[in-house]
Amino acid sequence: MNIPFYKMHGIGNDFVIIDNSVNNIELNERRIKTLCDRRYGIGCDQLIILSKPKDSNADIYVRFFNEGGDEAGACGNGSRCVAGWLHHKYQRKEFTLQTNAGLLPVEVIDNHTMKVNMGQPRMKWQDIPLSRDVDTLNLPLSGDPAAVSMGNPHATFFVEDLSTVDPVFSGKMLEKDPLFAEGANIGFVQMLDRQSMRVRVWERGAGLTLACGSGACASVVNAVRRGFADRYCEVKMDGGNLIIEWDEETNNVLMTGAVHFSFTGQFDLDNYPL
Ligand SMILES: N[C@H](CCC[C@H](N)C(=O)O)C(=O)O
Repeated sequence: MNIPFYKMHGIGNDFVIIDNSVNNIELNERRIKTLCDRRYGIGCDQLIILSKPKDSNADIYVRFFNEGGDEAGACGNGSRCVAGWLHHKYQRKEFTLQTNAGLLPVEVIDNHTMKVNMGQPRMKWQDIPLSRDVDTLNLPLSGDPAAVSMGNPHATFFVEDLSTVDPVFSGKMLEKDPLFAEGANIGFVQMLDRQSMRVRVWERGAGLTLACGSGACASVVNAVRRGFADRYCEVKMDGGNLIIEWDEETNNVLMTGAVHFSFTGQFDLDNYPL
């Protein structure tokens, strides 16, 4: 059975989008991993599954699956891409996404620029102690680490010079640190000034990506908590830049950035066994 899909990216963080409200395909870890595989499948950082919302206040229900097969609670760049998909389909400028991290309002700024309200940061991990002495991490830290959830767990490490950090070696080690009950996305941040930073993220279940939207949000929230940044920040990632605003009045974190359609296609479901 041929299934249509959309290939999109948000500043290089790429996604395969399937409208399951039409196809209703069954998914398991094996099929997700194969669809996301860049050799045996279509290839992407995360698979996005759209379906009819359960919440009457939402336009669509969106689920995110890492290329490793596990489900992610939130996906900022993916949410922005879904906004672009909805705009392309319905020509409206405002939508509400139902996600496992809650209802996310999205706004179309222009054909390639989307703004998503990622909601309020969850800071249950007040100044996380980490299960090991940070000195053993061999990182050129410029400030205490911090952790926050944007609907998915993020730990942020502030460093003097990002070019001296190996995000693959350090990220792989930290992602599954026993301190993080469900693993964590690991962000490495070099402050450029109070309103701009360089960020690279080793993503839980996906590895080093060109950009991570929720990671950009987490980096700004943690930088503000550490007194390094203002609430409005430009986040420079390998794949492009995002504007993050942590609104003082609503406590919501807003993310604005580019999205692009790469291509559409179809795949034969029989080639992707469960
Ligand atoms: N790329 C996504 C993050 C996916 C998070 C996922 N790696 C997890 O939390 O398991 C973003 O733009 O926010």
